[in-house]
Amino acid sequence: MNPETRVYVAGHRGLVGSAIWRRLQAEGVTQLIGASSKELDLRDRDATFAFLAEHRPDVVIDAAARVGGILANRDHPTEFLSDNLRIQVNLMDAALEVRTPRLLFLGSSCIYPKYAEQPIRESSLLAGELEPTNDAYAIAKIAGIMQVQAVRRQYGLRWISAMPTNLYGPNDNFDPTSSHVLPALIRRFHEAKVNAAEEVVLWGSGTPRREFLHVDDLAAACLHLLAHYDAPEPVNVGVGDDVTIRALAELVARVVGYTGALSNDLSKPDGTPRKLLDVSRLTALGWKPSIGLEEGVAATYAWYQEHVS
Ligand SMILES: NC(=O)C1=CN([C@@H]2O[C@H](COP(=O)(O)OP(=O)(O)OC[C@H]3O[C@@H](n4cnc5c(N)ncnc54)[C@H](OP(=O)(O)O)[C@@H]3O)[C@@H](O)[C@H]2O)C=CC1
Ligand SMILES: C[C@H]1O[C@H](OP(=O)(O)OP(=O)(O)OC[C@H]2O[C@@H](n3cnc4c(=O)[nH]c(N)nc43)[C@H](O)[C@@H]2O)[C@@H](O)[C@@H](O)C1=O
Repeated sequence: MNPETRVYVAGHRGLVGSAIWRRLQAEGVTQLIGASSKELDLRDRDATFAFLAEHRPDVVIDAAARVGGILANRDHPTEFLSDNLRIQVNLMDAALEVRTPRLLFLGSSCIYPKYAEQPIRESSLLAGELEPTNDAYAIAKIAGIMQVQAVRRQYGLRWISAMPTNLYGPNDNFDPTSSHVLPALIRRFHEAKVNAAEEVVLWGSGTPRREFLHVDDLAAACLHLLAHYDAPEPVNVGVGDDVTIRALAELVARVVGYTGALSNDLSKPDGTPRKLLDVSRLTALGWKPSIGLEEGVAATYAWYQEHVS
């Protein structure tokens, strides 16, 4: 990207937005634009229009959203639907108003049907029923993909969408109830080690399979797409490989140094049985991830120890 390109990273303090911000800085982009949700609540339509009119970015990256793990999604569908629709509609309407030439919308692998054929191709979108624990969030994200496609068709702007798999890394949410599985397990195993607990409890059966991508790899993929991709279809972003939640837990325990027992809380939901993305579209564009799961978990645990625990 040209160093003078004006890039607005919406959600630049979050897991994804902060990684994209670091990557843009590392690539020498100097005209970075960001605002916290306190400074600019993207649910506020007038404020969002005023912000875009003032800053007139060349590129908008939408990493702002209400985000959470399986329980947060299951228990707060109203907010996951309403907040995410408002955030993305206001942001994209305001970007359209100032004719932002390039925009990247971030969705999620949960947009695909619960029982989609594995690995999941982009063409599986809307081919079956959604997973009920995150259907409200998924519908908001599907609407975002459609808005990108509508703007491309009607106004000819070069907007695109990316669908990342489950992510982890620095600046993740490590809250025990609202977080995703990987940060939740880092925290739970760390606390169990410190307190010499005999057992750590996993939510659900441990049999669901998930794919995990380090957020620094995601950031690199996003900038690669902005440089090399210009079509209406979303692009999956993943590693092309998955693990069971039980195997993930064993890996995290090993990295953290916890040697006690593991048990399962079957009252908690499993969610989608498997969610492995087909990444051939991204691979064909010349990008692949570089951070292995064990290496990424070790780096994230080091970050957790320094910044959170
Ligand atoms: N985490 C994951 O595993 C995955 C994430 N994604 C997608 O990546 C994107 C970013 O997610 P992630 O970084 O994990 O989430 P985070 O919760 O870490 O960050 C979300 C960001 O959005 C901002 N935000 C939330 N609400 C508002 C609002 N009303 N107005 C302005 N800003 C707001 C927050 O700002 P502030 O900090 O200032 O409050 C925060 O910086 C989302 O679209 C998500 O769907 C996709 C797949 C997997
Ligand atoms: C990114 C993605 O994230 C969510 O979907 P999910 O993939 O189901 O995410 P999750 O990380 O919360 O759980 C993965 C699996 O792990 C199990 N699990 C075990 N123990 C813990 C645990 O302690 N915490 C959590 N959260 N899960 C646990 C859990 O029971 C499940 O089987 C949606 O928000 C969706 O909208 C979305 O986009």
